[in-house]
Amino acid sequence: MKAVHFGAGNIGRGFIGALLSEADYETTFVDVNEKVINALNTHGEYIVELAGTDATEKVNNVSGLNSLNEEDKVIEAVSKADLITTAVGPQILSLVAPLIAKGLMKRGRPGNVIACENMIGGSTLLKGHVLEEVGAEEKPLLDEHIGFPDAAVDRIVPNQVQNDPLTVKVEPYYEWVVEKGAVKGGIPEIQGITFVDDLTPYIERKLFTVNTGHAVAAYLGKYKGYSTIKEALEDPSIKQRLEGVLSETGKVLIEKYGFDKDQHQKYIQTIIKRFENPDLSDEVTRVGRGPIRKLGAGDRLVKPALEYIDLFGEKPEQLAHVVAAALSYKNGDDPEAVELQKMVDENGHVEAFKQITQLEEGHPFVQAVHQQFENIS
Ligand SMILES: NC(=O)c1ccc[n+]([C@@H]2O[C@H](COP(=O)([O-])OP(=O)(O)OC[C@H]3O[C@@H](n4cnc5c(N)ncnc54)[C@H](O)[C@@H]3O)[C@@H](O)[C@H]2O)c1
Ligand SMILES: O=P(O)(O)OC[C@@H](O)[C@@H](O)[C@H](O)[C@H](O)CO
Repeated sequence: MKAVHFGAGNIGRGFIGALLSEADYETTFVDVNEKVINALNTHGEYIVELAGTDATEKVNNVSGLNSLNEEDKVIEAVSKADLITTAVGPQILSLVAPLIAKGLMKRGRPGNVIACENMIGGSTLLKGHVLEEVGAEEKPLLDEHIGFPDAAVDRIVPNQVQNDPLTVKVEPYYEWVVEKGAVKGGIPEIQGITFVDDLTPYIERKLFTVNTGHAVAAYLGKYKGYSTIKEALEDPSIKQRLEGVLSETGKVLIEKYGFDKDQHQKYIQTIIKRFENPDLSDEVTRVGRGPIRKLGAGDRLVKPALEYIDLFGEKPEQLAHVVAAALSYKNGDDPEAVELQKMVDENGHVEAFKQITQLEEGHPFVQAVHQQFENIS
């Protein structure tokens, strides 16, 4: 079996590549990082270290291609692949879509494309970009034969500090859930993927607990001068805020999906323990990266806040506090953080928030966020 995976970064090598290798796939990684691509082609294998244990996994049968200057080879690889996956970041999906579209149009059999990005509807978004690249006559063919099942992917893989460009240290925990009904052809036999009829509860539970919680630690942690998620959570006021926020998102999730209250509380506690893992060092700047994306109306902070207001008719003050911290996030190395602070400098925090979310001045959540700037703590 052959797979093409776009994005040989932390989660690509540390999770998707590892599971594909265990399932005996021969995987071609497509990236723009020459150092990683060369190392993949030189060694054909790499090591995944499970943090806090002595266990390592060897990932073999891997190679690399550059999406910028080896386009024909990428298209050829896509045309022959049994499975295509991505973990490049939501904003990069439109850039890889033309190559995926050209490859898919060359193949004469069903196949599946799974975007493993932290967002609701990642594969559906990618499908939209791919369809923009093909002619009107080809669209129905592609629609009929190529599946774009949405997915939820969970494993914390921090930025790597090893000298070796391929070895990757990950937490032992993982979850990969894929929408079954959208798969075309046979269900891929990959141990570690759970296929479900309705992905929505899984992706929302993951995004609004793991990623919302992570954002609390990252934005309040950075605001208070901490470097890592673990350090941030050693501050009792941040830990308390994290619990407050996850109680608000938990209330929404339980109401929407009928999750058992005690089970959900256990899920929250497991996640907090994962954030506090002493064997992983995860920078607040990695977790807080892309603040404009994270402040978007459909993402981890604002979507559950809006749903909280709709469901309970009250303002989620804890989420509003974290949004205020996110709007104050500064990092000169992160282009979105630089752009955010430019918006804030020009028009103020609340205007920047309205611009990003398209919420009106009088919206209760805009008012709730406004009230939080006085005392971010
Ligand atoms: N790291 C995690 O803990 C984690 C967990 C779950 C999901 N995710 C999601 O996975 C995605 C990737 O995250 P990451 O942490 O691995 O980031 P990363 O920066 O480590 O990896 C992204 C990779 O994409 C490559 N890339 C950029 N532009 C490209 C292009 N045009 N063509 C091909 N490759 C390109 C980069 O060079 C990099 O190697 C994100 O959507 C993230 O939300 C990450
Ligand atoms: O990848 P992002 O930028 O959407 O979010 C940062 C982290 O919260 C994220 O990468 C988590 O580590 C991951 O989602 C855990 O499964």
